Amino acid sequence: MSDTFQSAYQEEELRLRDTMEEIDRQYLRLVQIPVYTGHDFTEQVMEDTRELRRQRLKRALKEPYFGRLDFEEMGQPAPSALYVGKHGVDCEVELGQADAYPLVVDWRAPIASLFYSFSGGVDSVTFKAPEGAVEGHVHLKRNLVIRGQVLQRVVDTYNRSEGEGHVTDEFLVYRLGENKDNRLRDIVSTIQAEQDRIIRAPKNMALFIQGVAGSGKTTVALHRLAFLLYQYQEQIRAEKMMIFAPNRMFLDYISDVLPELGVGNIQQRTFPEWALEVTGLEHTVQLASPMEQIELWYGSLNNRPMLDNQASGRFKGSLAFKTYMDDQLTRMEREAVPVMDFSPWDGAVLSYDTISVWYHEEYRSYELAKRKERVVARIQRWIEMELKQERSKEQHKAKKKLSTPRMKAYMKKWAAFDALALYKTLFDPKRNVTQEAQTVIPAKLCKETSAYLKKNTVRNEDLAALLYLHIRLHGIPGDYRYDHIVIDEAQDFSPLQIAVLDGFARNHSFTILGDLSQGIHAYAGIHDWSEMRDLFELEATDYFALTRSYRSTMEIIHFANVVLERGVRTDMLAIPVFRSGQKVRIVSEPPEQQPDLLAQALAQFGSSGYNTIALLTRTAEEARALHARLSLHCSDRDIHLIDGNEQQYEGGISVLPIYLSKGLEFDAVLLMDADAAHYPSDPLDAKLLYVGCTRALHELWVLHDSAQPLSPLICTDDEETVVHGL
Ligand SMILES: Nc1ncnc2c1ncn2[C@@H]1O[C@H](COP(=O)(O)OP(=O)(O)OP(=O)(O)O)[C@@H](O)[C@H]1O
Repeated sequence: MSDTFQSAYQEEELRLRDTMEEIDRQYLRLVQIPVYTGHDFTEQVMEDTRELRRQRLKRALKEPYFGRLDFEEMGQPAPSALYVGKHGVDCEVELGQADAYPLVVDWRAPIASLFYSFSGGVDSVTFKAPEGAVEGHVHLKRNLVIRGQVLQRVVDTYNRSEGEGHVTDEFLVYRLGENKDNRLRDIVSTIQAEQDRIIRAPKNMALFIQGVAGSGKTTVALHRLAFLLYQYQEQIRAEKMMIFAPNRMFLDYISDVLPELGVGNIQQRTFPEWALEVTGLEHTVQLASPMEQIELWYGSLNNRPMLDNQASGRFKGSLAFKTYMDDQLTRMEREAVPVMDFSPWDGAVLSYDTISVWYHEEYRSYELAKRKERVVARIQRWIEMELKQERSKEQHKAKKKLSTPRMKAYMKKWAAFDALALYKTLFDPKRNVTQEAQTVIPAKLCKETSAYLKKNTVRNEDLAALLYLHIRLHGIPGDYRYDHIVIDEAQDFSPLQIAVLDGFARNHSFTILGDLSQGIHAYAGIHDWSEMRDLFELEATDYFALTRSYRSTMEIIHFANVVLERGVRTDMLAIPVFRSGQKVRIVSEPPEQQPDLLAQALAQFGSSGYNTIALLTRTAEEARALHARLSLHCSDRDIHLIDGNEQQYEGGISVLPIYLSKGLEFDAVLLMDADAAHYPSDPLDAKLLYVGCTRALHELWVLHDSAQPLSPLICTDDEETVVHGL
């Protein structure tokens, strides 16, 4: 241990002790105040504030801060040391003394942005404070690891006095080298400058993030939510924020990050379950299993449909389909009022023209179904008025009795304004829209969808359109307006989905993130971000590209990049952080030796201390078969099968098809059946293989049957990257 290091360590230990004492003192003072349970509103608000502080201080006690930045503001005589933590803590001062000063600066505070954005190589730096830009010099950037109140590590990544030009990646590489458990974690101590820019971007716009695999998109989006809640605390609420993620298991996987950042109550859903709830269709229709589509596109290579704009998911998610629905809604609106006068009894007539004026002019600002409700209520009122003029009790009674069935019969002539019914007519060959529909909707798709709808079954690809029709007919209930919406794996969303969701997001406030190279559902998703970005005014949107990958070692990233280059021919390749590890191992074995080989691999990974290991197959069927074989052969191990209906991600050893591994990561990955039959040189297969390879943090083994040729997507001859055999 060098003297400099020792003195830095001692200095930080002292500082830590003082900070802990202060936090402890504040915490004890707060817990001694009895909890208010009465009905006085002001007291309740004060109690809520105290409770929030109690919780923050309790969390801060475990790990008060993780970084130190020595900043010398222009005009000040000397630098001051700022300690950056997950929760800001002020040093309390006695009444009448100077203002409270920050003991720990919240990582989201403007000045803390310097801790992340400063990369060295410049003399002066600036950060945006509420009062305006503040300029100064950074003298020191120091990372500190504190666990269980004990200082474990001190790493200076920049020290001006030692003449170091740039901030080093040393601490980042140390953090990335750690093994993972079954949960995504916060990254507050090592947020990178390009990620920080996204986290702190303004709220009122649709922010698009294209990021290579492992570039931290999901993590960054979650940190952005925490930032927005801090920055715009007067304007937004956690329970009015929404995260859309691909499945329940993924939501479980990311579920620790927000609580770690002190944020709770943000809504987290999958789009299908949410859309069914909003449309009220959850008990009316059945949702077809997404496996049907996956099977269609990945089951047998010979039967794969053409991936063009006529593919059913692409078509139903297109703006052309939206325009078609708009035309049908306009027609419906035009024909909504039955062409007839209404007469509740002989002698009383409400003319078609009058009802038309109510519907088409007076109530035109309402959605179609609401207009109808208003018109009906007004007709009822008109009947009441007419009845009031009848003096004879008997006549009054007789007229009233007559009016009920006549009103009923009249209302039957009105359109039903039901999203599902309308949607069915769009695809029904017997309905009057057919002629038009035939020119717009591909015939095969029409027939196929109609067959599903007859069984009251909808597919994921139908939901955006159903939701669109529903809100055009009924509007958006207030409960479903969000202050901000995050969409993860957005490359699998369609332009129509985003167009519909825009109605639910106040001020177009979105964070939309994904990776086109991982677009394994490109049969329903986008092929270019412009398909979504063009929905917004230029000034209401921004675009960021993340190209550095933090998850995997250099060897794994170089290996995965070749898969993309060969199969997708993209220039969006990942740049690794300089973290070298084991070479990617390519193992070819006859099938009968596979169980022994896998047992050996699992034992080896176990002795390397890996917590999470995945065996990735191409299909769910293969995952089930492999799981059965392996469970027999390695009966002493707990091996989880993931095949699509899981609510939770358990960690440990998992067997799963690649498409379900999206978004997850594992210390080591065994990629099964990497032969040419499973992964030919087609963009969809290349994307699938790419997703599989990039799930690995530290080690990747690629296995294939020795009787089969290896996939042409796989790099075999780069000695820096791959090694053959065991
Ligand atoms: N700045 C960082 N510091 C430390 N770790 C980071 C950083 N950025 C990302 N990571 C880590 O990299 C891994 C990948 O992050 P994440 O899952 O958010 O990436 P992603 O872009 O959503 O990945 P993918 O698209 O491949 O699913 C995680 O383990 C995350 O903790």
